[in-house]
Amino acid sequence: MKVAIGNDHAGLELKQKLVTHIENKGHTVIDMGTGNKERTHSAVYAEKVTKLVKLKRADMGILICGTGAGMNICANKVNGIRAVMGFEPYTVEQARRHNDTNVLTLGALTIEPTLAIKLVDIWLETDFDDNETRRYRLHLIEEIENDQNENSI
Ligand SMILES: O=C(CO)[C@H](O)[C@H](O)[C@H](O)COP(=O)(O)O
Repeated sequence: MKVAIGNDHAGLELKQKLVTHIENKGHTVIDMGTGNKERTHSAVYAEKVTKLVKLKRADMGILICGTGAGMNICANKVNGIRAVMGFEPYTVEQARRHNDTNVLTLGALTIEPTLAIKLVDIWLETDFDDNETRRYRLHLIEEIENDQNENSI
């Protein structure tokens, strides 16, 4: 699997740990930065990673900032991106099974690296529960993205 990863300054150390771990699992990592501790902005890296996922040049994306919230807000602005904020195992598992999330956002200041690694493993290893109901729900999200449903209010 090709995994694109990005982070702001707060997420650098956790990103480095995750890159090593994900590569050791046999995946290819596309590291979109940042590669240093100079203060930067989550939106810059959220845009780079989500673009790779959207263009199918990466299968999945992982974004790390202080809380995971800034990255999550940015990622979910992009059409075709469904991002989950990872803070406990059940949520990230269901967010793959039920919502076919293609981006995971993590908070380097809010969870321990061991939990982050566990969440990444669960998220990468869980498949979408592909059936008519789940696909219909993804279709409803696309309608919101494209503002297609005039009967919704
Ligand atoms: O982007 C964020 C929140 O929306 C991140 O959590 C930042 O990493 C966090 O706000 C820290 O940023 P700062 O510039 O070091 O204050």
